[in-house]
Amino acid sequence: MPKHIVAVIGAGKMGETVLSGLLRSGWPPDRLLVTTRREARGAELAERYGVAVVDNATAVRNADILAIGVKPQDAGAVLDDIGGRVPAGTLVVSLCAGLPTAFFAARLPEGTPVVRVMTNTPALVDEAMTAISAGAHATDAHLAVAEEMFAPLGRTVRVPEYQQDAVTAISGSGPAYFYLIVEAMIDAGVLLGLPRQTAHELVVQTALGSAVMLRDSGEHPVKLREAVTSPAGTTIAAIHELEKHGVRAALMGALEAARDRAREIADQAK
Ligand SMILES: NC(=O)C1=CN([C@@H]2O[C@H](COP(=O)(O)OP(=O)(O)OC[C@H]3O[C@@H](n4cnc5c(N)ncnc54)[C@H](O)[C@@H]3O)[C@@H](O)[C@H]2O)C=CC1
Ligand SMILES: O=C(O)[C@@H]1CCC=N1
Repeated sequence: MPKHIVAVIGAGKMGETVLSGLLRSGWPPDRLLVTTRREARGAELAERYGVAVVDNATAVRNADILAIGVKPQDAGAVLDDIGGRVPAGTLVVSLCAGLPTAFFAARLPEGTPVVRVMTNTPALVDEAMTAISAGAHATDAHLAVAEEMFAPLGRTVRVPEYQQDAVTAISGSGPAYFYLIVEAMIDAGVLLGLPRQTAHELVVQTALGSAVMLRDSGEHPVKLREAVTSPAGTTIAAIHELEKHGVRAALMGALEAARDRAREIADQAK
C-alpha cells in the first residue's frame, strides 16, 4: 500500500494519464490530489476519478510527492508560485520534456530532491515506457519511489539525466511516429482499394503482432524483417521503395529534431 500522497500539478493529458494509471494500480484515491488551471477541468476529473481537486498551495501543503504535469513553458510560473513553499521532505517528480532537474532545483528550497521522468501515452493501457533520472539531491530511495509510481504503468528504466532529451525524442514522442505510420498505411490500403475499416483492422493487428514479436522473441529486428522478405517477393519491392525515399535518414533526422527541440525548450525556459 503506497504511503505517499501524490499531487499532480497540472492534470492535462499526461497528468490525467498518470493519475488514472496510479488509480488502476491500486493507489488509493484519498492519497491523490490534482490541480488544474480551469475549474471545469477540475470538476471533470473529480467526477471521473473521485479524487480531490485543490489549488496548488493546498497541494504543496498536503502532498509529499509533487508530480509536475504542466507544459515546460508553464513550469517556471508554477515554480515561482509554489517553489518557496515546498516543505522539506517533498519529492518533486517532473514529467516535463526538456527541462533539466537543475531548472526545478534552482526554484525549490535547497536540498529538495527532484526526479526527472519521461513516460509516454501508452501508460493509458499499462504499456508505458518510462525513463527515470535522479537530480542532484535525489537518492536511490527517491528513484525507487518514482519506480513505485510508474512500474505498474509499463516498463521503467533508469537513465543518466543527460540521456533524457534523447529518450524524449524516442519513447516520449515515439507513439506519435507509430500512429503516423499506421495512419499512412491505412490510407495506402484505401489507395489499393480496401474498405477503410478493413485496412484499419489489418494495419492495427499487424502493428500489434509485430510489436509483440519484437518484445517477446528476443530476435533482432533485422532478423524478423528478413523472415518476411522473400527473394523477388512483395516485401522487398516495398522496402526498395522505402529505401529510395530515405526512410532511415528521415527517422534519424526526425529524432534529432525532437532532441534539439527538447534542448531548445530548456534554453527558452532559463
Ligand atoms: N503528451 C505526452 O505524450 C507527453 C507529455 N509529457 C510532458 O507532460 C507535460 C504535459 O503535457 P500535456 O499533458 O501534453 O499538456 P496539457 O496542456 O494537456 O497539460 C498541461 C496542463 O497543465 C495545466 N496547467 C498549466 N498551468 C497550471 C497551473 N499554474 N496550475 C495548475 N495547472 C496548470 C493546464 O491547464 C493543462 O491542463 C509537458 O511538460 C510534456 O512535456 C511528457 C511525456 C509525454
Ligand atoms: O511533444 C511533446 O513535447 C511531449 C513530450 C514528449 C511527448 N509529448
